[in-house]
Amino acid sequence: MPDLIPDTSRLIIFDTTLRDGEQSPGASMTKDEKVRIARQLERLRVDVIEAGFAAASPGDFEAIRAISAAVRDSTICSLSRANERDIARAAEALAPAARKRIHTFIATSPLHMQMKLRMEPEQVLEQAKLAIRYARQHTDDIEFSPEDGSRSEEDFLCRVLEAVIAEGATTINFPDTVGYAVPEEFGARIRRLRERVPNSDKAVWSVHCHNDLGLAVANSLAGVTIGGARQIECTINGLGERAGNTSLEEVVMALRTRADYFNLTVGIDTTQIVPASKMVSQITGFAVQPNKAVVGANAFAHASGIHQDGILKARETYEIMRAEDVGWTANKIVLGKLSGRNAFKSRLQELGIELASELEVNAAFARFKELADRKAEIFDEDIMALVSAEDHAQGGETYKLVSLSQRSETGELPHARIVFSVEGREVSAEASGDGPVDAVVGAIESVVKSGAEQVLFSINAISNGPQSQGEVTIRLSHSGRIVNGVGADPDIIVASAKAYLSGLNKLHSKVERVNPQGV
Ligand SMILES: CC(=O)SCCNC(=O)CCNC(=O)[C@H](O)C(C)(C)COP(=O)(O)OP(=O)(O)OC[C@H]1O[C@@H](n2cnc3c(N)ncnc32)[C@H](O)[C@@H]1OP(=O)(O)O
Ligand SMILES: CC(C)C(=O)C(=O)O
Ligand SMILES: [Mg+2]
Repeated sequence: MPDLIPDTSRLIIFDTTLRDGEQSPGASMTKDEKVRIARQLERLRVDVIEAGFAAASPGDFEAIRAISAAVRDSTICSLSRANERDIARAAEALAPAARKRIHTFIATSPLHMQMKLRMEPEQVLEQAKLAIRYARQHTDDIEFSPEDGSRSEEDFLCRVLEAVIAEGATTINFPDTVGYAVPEEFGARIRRLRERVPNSDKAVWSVHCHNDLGLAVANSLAGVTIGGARQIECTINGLGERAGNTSLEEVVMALRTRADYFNLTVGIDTTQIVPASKMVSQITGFAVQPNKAVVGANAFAHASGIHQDGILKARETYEIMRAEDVGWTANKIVLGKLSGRNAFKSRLQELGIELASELEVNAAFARFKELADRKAEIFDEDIMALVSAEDHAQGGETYKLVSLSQRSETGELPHARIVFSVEGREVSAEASGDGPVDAVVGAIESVVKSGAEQVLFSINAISNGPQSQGEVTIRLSHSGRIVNGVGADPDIIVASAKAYLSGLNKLHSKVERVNPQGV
């Protein structure tokens, strides 16, 4: 869509949290969760949302369709292999979108062509051309990626890229699929390709970098400054396959903070960055490390005396960005057990949480009051956790916690007794275990016998201080499916029980998609 950027200093921000981000093992999301994130990406004003890979599963297809219907301001995109079936599926899923893009790709490196595709280069070239022809039957907005571009031979790349632009590709996305590139080399390669491909100015050039060597953001910026790319593909919190993708918050804030150097603009509303980061972290169960640039809890914290002194005298001494510009807010209204519905609704609005009906608001408000009885102050993260729990409840819970008692004493084996409902019927079970969580899981499994393997257990304080709720993420793996169960409670053993039951509910849920890697 070259006409989207008549101004060559305007960069297109293409978010792929819902596609490449979801390729992180354990980050699979339900349709409703994806729609919530897509709405937040729209508020963030990303130009393009890659909503998924329509041909991957019925769940992915439905999520792309729902996002296409729900989002109006961003272009919605689906990935597809370079074949007619995938492209037709992408087009069908994107049908309700106000603006749609089909992104098709095929690998061009000798290694991938020979070992993975088992195709000759000439066949790959033909397949790429055919794919653009198929896609043109559905839309004029077509993106093409030569997968493993950074390990592909340049002469061959030139031939493929010239051919796909001639067929009608409007964006050429250059991927560093395995995070192998280094900045100067990567930027220079894009520059040479743009110079050598005769019709290169008919397409917008884009970069898609992976973080295997921690260079994704640096490579993306070099692709822009040295290479002349005008689209950056990125994800919230840098989520993505293996070590992740270029992180949206880092690349956008680098461009903004060093506008004097880059001299480029983006359309992003940066005040929506922290809410987006928290939402993605909360939904996927992937905690943000405290020292993560821009969105980490310590990104604007100052612990040492000299720094504190400097900050008090002039903030700029130790801060290059303002916390409020990226969405860190100091709440003026403290929510607690005496707060009313209006204050609660207004905070939901500030957090970008849209509940579909008054009934859902009431259910969330009831949970809020229940929590406020046990916890003096309710933080934004608490509200996000309880809305998320509400979302899962709407999806229909097979297993639901009723009550839990647990005993641990030095030198004694911890013991748990749990009552939970299975499709509305209450059952009780007890077990001992190596620790209290092990005892709880043992008790649940003595009834459910799911056979699921627990591949990750993580616990985070939702907010600061001993008052904080604990948020537990338990990742379960069963028959090639990986799901994250999440539970929050001021009592971390109860949070663990909720997380385990939520994982089991997800394994039972038909909307949960098969993990793409099948790991
Ligand atoms: C770098 C990236 O991020 S690429 C995107 C990765 N994302 C995904 O893989 C999404 C999730 N994937 C899936 O759900 C499945 O892999 C599907 C539905 C896409 C395909 O499933 P299957 O048909 O069972 O194929 P499977 O995954 O086993 O193998 C992939 C096939 O696609 C072929 N293929 C791989 N890439 C491409 C491409 N870009 N264009 C055409 N064919 C391709 C492979 O050569 C292989 O073909 P073969 O079956 O003839 O050997
Ligand atoms: C599909 C492509 C763009 C991709 O994700 C990659 O090569 O990393
Ligand atoms: Mg990728």
